[in-house]
Amino acid sequence: MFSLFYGLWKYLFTKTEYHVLILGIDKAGKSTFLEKLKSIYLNTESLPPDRIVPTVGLNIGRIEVSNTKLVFWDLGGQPGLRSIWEKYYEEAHAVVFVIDAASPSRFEDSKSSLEKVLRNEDLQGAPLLILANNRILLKLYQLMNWLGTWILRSWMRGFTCLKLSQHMMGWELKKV
Ligand SMILES: Nc1nc2c(ncn2[C@@H]2O[C@H](COP(=O)(O)OP(=O)(O)OP(=O)(O)O)[C@@H](O)[C@H]2O)c(=O)[nH]1
Ligand SMILES: [Mg+2]
Repeated sequence: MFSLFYGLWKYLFTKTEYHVLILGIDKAGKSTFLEKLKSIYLNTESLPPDRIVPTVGLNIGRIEVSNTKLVFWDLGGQPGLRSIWEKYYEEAHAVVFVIDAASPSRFEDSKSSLEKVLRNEDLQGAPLLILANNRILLKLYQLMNWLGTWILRSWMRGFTCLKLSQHMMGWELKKV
């Protein structure tokens, strides 16, 4: 009887957990994407883009959607770190592959590294999302930030443009 109730309890209340790998070459925007996801689903402040540093180890993000737990693994994309990716394939249920849509010169590198990912046996059948991140907005943000700082500095004697940058960042990151 106990095991019957225990089984029913587990069926009703245990949440299924899925592991999602976030892959892509360096500076594609993987960690920025994870930060944004966390801020949307956990209602937390995301790190400002200039505080997001290249990933060397692993960033983990956990979110819950309906009855499902999603664990995101964000790995470093620098050439010397890409060999670590495959250690996570066996336990991964899905892959998000991030591409920096504003850097055509790096498309070839992205393509060959995606092809390598797709060739791996351990990922056969896993759903894949290719996410085109638009870092061109970062350049606009930096320009506006610089312009804002310059105008405020000259007109308001050193008043920082914190408010302006926060506003720009919010606007821009919504487009990630
Ligand atoms: N504003 C803005 N900045 C971005 C965006 N995507 C990436 N960046 C910036 O680009 C830099 C690189 O982005 P990351 O998210 O660290 O890239 P990554 O793919 O995690 O890079 P690695 O960890 O080296 O593999 C960061 O410092 C961010 O400031 C974006 O959509 N908007
Ligand atoms: Mg990163």
